[in-house]
Amino acid sequence: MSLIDVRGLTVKHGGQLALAHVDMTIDRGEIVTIVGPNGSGKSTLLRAIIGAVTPDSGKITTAPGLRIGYVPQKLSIDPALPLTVRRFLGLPARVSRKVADQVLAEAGVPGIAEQQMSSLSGGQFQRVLLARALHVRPDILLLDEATQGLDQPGSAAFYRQIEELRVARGCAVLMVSHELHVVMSASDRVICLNGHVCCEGKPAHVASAPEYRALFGTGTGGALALYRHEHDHNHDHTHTHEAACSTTS
Ligand SMILES: Nc1ncnc2c1ncn2[C@@H]1O[C@H](COP(=O)(O)OP(=O)(O)OP(=O)(O)O)[C@@H](O)[C@H]1O
Repeated sequence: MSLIDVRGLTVKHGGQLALAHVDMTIDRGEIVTIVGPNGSGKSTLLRAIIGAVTPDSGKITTAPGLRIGYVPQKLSIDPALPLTVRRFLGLPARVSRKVADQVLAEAGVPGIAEQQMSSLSGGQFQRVLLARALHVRPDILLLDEATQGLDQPGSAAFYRQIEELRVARGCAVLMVSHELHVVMSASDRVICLNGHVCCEGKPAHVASAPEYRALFGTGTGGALALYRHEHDHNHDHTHTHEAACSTTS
């Protein structure tokens, strides 16, 4: 049985369609990456999976007793609020000193438990969020652009940590990433989303798909194409993102 099985997921925000008829699965131990332009519904999909967004239609089935560790895109903490890393890890449910120290070490930031959250670098902060996701002993980690704001070496180091954790813990990983080198090197599968699933499969398969090439282009200019998401295929449903797909075709 898949860890997560999403069938026909449709989500509207205030009447606006964010996701239309999305199907996807994730199996034990897999690393699956979701790519897509801004506003294409990536966060909405992750939030629907954790139950923070209610589907308008469709179904999300999870394996019995599935434990999800969620690392959000961003989290704002008032810098004036005195809050140590250890206390933050204990919100909302208390965590033992031993477990807190262990998950911080696993997330690559040992020994920072007594530091103030406001004193952390961007990379340390994201690793504390990762540590917080780890203490539920997740079967799957959901990472929503977890390296946003980190420099290239910082984000490469973060993803190496994820890879190590996947091996050490045997957990699956579902992540949203704009970093193409990560997507193509570290993923078992890639899902290209633009309100609907444009294409999906193993990185090599997706890389040769017309939808992917339209999205990423070829060579180093490809990353820019992410924001000019073109398509040479048709869809049989109307969707607000459709215009963005076809205007530059
Ligand atoms: N709480 C909300 N209320 C109203 N509209 C929302 C809400 N959350 C998301 N949306 C809208 O739904 C669409 C999809 O947003 P979502 O954040 O899922 O996209 P995304 O692919 O994660 O974008 P980004 O890459 O910019 O993070 C966007 O048009 C967004 O404005």
